[in-house]
Amino acid sequence: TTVSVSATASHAIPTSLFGMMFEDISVSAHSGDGGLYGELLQNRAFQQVTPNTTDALSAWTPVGGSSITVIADPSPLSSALPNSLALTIPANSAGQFGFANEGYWGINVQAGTSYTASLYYRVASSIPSGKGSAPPTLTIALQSASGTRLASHSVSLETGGWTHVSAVLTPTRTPASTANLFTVTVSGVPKQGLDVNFAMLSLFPPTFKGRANGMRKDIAETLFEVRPAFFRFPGGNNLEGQTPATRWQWRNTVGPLTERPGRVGDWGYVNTDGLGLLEYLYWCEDMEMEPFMAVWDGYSLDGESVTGAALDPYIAEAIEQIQFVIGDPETSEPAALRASLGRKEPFALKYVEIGNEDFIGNAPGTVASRWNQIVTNLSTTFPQLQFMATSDTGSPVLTPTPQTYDIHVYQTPDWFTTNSFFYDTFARNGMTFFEGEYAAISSNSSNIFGTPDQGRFLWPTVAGSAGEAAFMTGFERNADIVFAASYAPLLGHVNDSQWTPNLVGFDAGNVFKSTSFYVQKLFSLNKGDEYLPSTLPSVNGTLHWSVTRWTSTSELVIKISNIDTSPASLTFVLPFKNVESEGTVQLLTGAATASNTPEEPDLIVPTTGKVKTGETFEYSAPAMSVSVITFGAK
Ligand SMILES: O=S(=O)(O)O[C@H]1C[C@H](O)[C@@H](O)[C@@H]1CO
Repeated sequence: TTVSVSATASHAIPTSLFGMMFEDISVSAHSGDGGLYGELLQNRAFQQVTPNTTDALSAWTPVGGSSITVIADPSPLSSALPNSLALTIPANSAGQFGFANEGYWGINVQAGTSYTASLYYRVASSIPSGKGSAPPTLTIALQSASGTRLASHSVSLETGGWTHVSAVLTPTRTPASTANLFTVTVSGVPKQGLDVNFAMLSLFPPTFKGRANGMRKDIAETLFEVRPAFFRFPGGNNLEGQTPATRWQWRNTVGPLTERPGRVGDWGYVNTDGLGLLEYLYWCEDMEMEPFMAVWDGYSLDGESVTGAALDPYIAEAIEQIQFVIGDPETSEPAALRASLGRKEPFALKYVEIGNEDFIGNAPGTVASRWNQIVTNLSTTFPQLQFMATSDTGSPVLTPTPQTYDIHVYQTPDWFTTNSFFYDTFARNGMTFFEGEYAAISSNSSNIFGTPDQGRFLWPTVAGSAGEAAFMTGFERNADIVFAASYAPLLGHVNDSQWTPNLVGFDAGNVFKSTSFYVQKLFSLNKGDEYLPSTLPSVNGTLHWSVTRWTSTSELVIKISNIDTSPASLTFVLPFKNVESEGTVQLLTGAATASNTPEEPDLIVPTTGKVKTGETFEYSAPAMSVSVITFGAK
């Protein structure tokens, strides 16, 4: 295959081209709670659970002969957190009593690392006072699987109302595994027994950039490696609610954690909402990403639409959500709330997404009227913002005409290769596109969303990642209208993700980089800033490429995806006189069905080598591979 490259760029490669989509997804141990969000305790505040049920106690177990129950506290810590864990110690008990939390499939404890433990307690029975009767002792500790105490902090119990305890625990040794426990125990119990209630318990490790209530460092640092340009949040399905009443509501996700009620998310589990709107916005700044923020648009997953006058309060809510992000504290209450939480200056915001997948079910029947009502209102209030539609492109017709559509696709590896020209035929009429969710998720074209034994991938595969790379060369060739793209979903806990594959897997102590993670990283770090047209790949071929250039350094970047089972020879013919004779090639290659897994996390990793380049040079793309060749050419 001979590839002639033009000297004249056809269009810029927008800096926003490669980013990340996020929502709290993957039941049991979630991509947010138990994943990216730093909190190490599961079910830390008994939010949205039914008191006096075993479910309400999930992740909590009694220690010693104690009995523990989640109750609707008669004098709750806050109206947002009505439940507490009641520890009942019977009369004439001796020894230690209490309870433990197992984290999310474990708690990662490292020697020398400082963990911030905190809780609220309320003594619900009398404690004899006077001489000779020392108050009981409350001990917060980290404990290894074998029962060794790794670090602890003790205080004397005080009677009265809710008392806050906070302590820094710094273990001196690293336990053998992550099967550790966070324990709360009471000793020195008076003869007549003792009842103590607990609420809003928390254990935080150091966070990314040291951000309070921030993100787990190892996951965050892994994502930072990609240098994503944007971050889409809070969903995805998890924005929509199963009903309008259970939609994601920004106000419930900001302010003190004791004021956040949490919410039953759209993936079947409770979201603490400790990762809330302000945390998302600080996260975007810490990661140098621009926020792509979604507002609820009147459609929930049960198929219910809210239209007409009934939609107005939700439009008002969306306006306040946006004001919280960019408003002036002097003139807007939500912005004043932001300032009161420590952030006076507005955040940068350009894109607001209207709903999610407004093409599902009967959304198409009402999306035109909802879009018109919402966007007419929002664009009047915020003329500087760009609104992204999530219905099918052009169907139904929306007014005002959307500036941008968010297109999603989950398909087979082959689909991505044969559809690399997906955007080439789109009209150039000023409309731009955000490929907000895409991933090769199954080998079964007749049942993409099936189970693993029906062809669904548990992990990204080399064939899937190379297919995605072919599709991504199409983003670059069409970057005059495709300004942003993100793989989805981003994160999944390896112990149990009901949605697979995910770009990055993790468990309590590890982060796993998939082959698709490496493709996202290769493209994101080697974008170039302008596209050089070249001989077009054959539409249904197995070989796809793109040529971009960094104008500042006159360095060319050639990305090649070869999904053939044999190597493909390409001859590049360049219109430049001063071409370096040697370039660098970053190569990701392996067996088509190979994946990085927890058992073999580094089975397929990119290698960096040298390649002969020149005005004309030949490169042999290995079978089933993604290559990124960079070299100077003036
Ligand atoms: O069940 S799906 O609609 O396929 O869910 C998909 C599409 C939705 O936007 C996102 O939340 C989810 C996985 O990334």
